[in-house]
Amino acid sequence: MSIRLHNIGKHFGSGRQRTRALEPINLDIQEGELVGLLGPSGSGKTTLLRIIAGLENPDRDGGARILFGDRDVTDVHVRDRRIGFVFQHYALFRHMTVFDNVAFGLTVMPRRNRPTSGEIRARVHRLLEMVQLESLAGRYPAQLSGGQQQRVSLARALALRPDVLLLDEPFGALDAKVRQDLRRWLRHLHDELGFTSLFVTHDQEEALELSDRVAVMSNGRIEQIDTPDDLYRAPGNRFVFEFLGDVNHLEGEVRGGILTCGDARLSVELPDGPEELLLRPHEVRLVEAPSPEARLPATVTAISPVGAEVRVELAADWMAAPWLATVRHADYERLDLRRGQRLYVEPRRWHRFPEGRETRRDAPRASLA
Ligand SMILES: Nc1ncnc2c1ncn2[C@@H]1O[C@H](COP(=O)(O)OP(=O)(O)OP(=O)(O)O)[C@@H](O)[C@H]1O
Repeated sequence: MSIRLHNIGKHFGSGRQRTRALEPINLDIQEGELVGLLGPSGSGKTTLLRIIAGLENPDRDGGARILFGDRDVTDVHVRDRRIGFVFQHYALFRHMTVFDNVAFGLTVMPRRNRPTSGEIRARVHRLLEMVQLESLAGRYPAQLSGGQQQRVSLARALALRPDVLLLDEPFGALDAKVRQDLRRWLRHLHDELGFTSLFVTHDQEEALELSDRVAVMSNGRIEQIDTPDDLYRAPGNRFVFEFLGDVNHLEGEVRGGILTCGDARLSVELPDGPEELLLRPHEVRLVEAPSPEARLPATVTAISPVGAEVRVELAADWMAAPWLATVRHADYERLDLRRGQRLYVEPRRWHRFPEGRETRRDAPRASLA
């Protein structure tokens, strides 16, 4: 079931208390797509999700329309939108077993639509099998871990075979490892059952790992919607670039193809004038000696060798804030990195956003000499 949003704006309050939560938003989600709504706190993610669910009304003056496939659901009650909902805080019925929680929505259906009790039992068992909780069907929510409870919520939301599944920070309250597992679950279930999903998160990694497309929101606007790959490689503006990961800043003055900032110098093919370059931690190399193109001295202030790469924090007078470099373990050993060590940073690539437009360059070619 595709979702089409047309001019969905939202104000809360009235008079002087009136605040805008969403600028009019247009968004098309394809059938079977899994889309992440990503943005900082207060950017409007939850409001947008609640409007799609029918738990909140959009502003009426902008011709707001919500379509599920060909069905206009703008004025359809939440109960009749055929939506599955999963919230951060597992809203399970505490006095019901896992089985009864998952079966609940089916058992309260109007008699004419309700499956037989045999069909309900079969469907619930199949769902519990899918979320691997069959052996816990007789337990009560209090006897489950947070991750297990959230899997029950997922199974319960899917029991009514919704056309659309909406998830609001579904894994927000869980620890890192359980979140990882549940992400795989959700992706797997989504692909197997083929529903259309929209989920809210403020976690960049989660959005990029799980989504077919990510909509990055700020101040009630969608700044950019793209595949994770395109978002990361070709951010549409500075906000998106900075929100999607760690960023190092190099601010200085360009004269005759050389950017100078304190005692740091970098050869650049840019016109004279003030300039700010942005670099991801993996876009810099650490070297023992300066090159003709780059002389950016720095001191190692912290090293974290945990994970696939080593994270190295760097300080220098020319930096407005400490830099972060990620280096391979092999380079970490070769350079024999230690705290207090002095070395040089060599940009391999950088980004700039003049007037909010993104441009990207590979490492400079021209010589400083
Ligand atoms: N019921 C409400 N009444 C008044 N203002 C509201 C209401 N709900 C949300 N807002 C405001 O609307 C804006 C968007 O809020 P929303 O909860 O959608 O953001 P969010 O991106 O989901 O944030 P978070 O990640 O913190 O949940 C915020 O400025 C918020 O204060």
